[in-house]
Amino acid sequence: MPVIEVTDLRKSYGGRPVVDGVSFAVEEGEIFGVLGPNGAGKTTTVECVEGLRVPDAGRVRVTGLDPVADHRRVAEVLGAQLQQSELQAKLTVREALELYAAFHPKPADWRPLAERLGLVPMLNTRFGKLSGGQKQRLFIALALVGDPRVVVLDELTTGLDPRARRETWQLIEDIRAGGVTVLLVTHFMEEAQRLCDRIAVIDRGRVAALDTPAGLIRRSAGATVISFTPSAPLDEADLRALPELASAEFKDGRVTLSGTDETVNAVITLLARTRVTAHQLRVTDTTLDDAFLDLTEAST
Ligand SMILES: Nc1ncnc2c1ncn2[C@@H]1O[C@H](COP(=O)(O)OP(=O)(O)OP(=O)(O)O)[C@@H](O)[C@H]1O
Repeated sequence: MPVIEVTDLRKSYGGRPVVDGVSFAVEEGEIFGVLGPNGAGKTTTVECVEGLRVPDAGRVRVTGLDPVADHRRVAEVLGAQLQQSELQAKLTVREALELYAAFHPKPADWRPLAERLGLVPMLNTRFGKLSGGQKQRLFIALALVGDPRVVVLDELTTGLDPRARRETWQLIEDIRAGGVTVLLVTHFMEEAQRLCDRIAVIDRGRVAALDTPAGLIRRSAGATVISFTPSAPLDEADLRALPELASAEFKDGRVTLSGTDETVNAVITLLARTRVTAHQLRVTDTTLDDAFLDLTEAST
């Protein structure tokens, strides 16, 4: 049974649909990404999963439970990351951990958690005095203090410097290694590509694509591009006959071909066979960024 199931979820604000038939299922032990442009409906979707918003239509289940009707039981299995504004600046790290542990019937021991997250040196520091990275580590600890089966992390690394962001990625991987399923909302392609097993790309309230990061890249047009200036003219017919060729352009003595790895390998074989040297050879891959732009419409 999937840990999270969302089926045909719909939610409108003031008659405007912001979540318009979203469906996905998150399997146990996955890091599942929800990616999309600003205003796509990502937060509204995960807030329905957390039971913080009531869907207009559709079905949401967390470990088989309804987050609205069974809110209390869902809170026992689901850890949600707080938003910055939800924690008082004067609360110390220790007080926050004790307070949140007390909310749960079977909390994890917060001490090893604090140790794992590097919070021990700042247990007596007030929340308002923590750095961005330290705050995020505390939010992760608070999301885990109820010993959940699944955590929802929404824009966790926004505003962090590259080092703190990488440290946070490592923590997310550690969470999963500890057996907790992760639902991750993010704007960062690199983050999604590095961490997520599968990604739902949400655009204008709908799932535009749902696949592995590599699968999303493969779907995108012109996956791999190879370009070079041949030392001697190549037979255009030979080039056009290359396997899996998506496009070919010949301009100012330069050849630009797009296709797959197979196309690239065949070009290399062709060059070797015809004893032609490729000058200024460049091979570029489509990135998740390109796939994202392909999959989501530019807002007008
Ligand atoms: N309580 C609300 N009342 C009215 N409109 C809302 C409310 N909450 C969100 N919206 C609107 O719904 C749309 C979707 O918002 P949502 O926060 O779900 O998107 P998002 O994909 O998480 O965006 P972002 O990446 O910018 O956080 C936005 O246009 C937002 O302004």
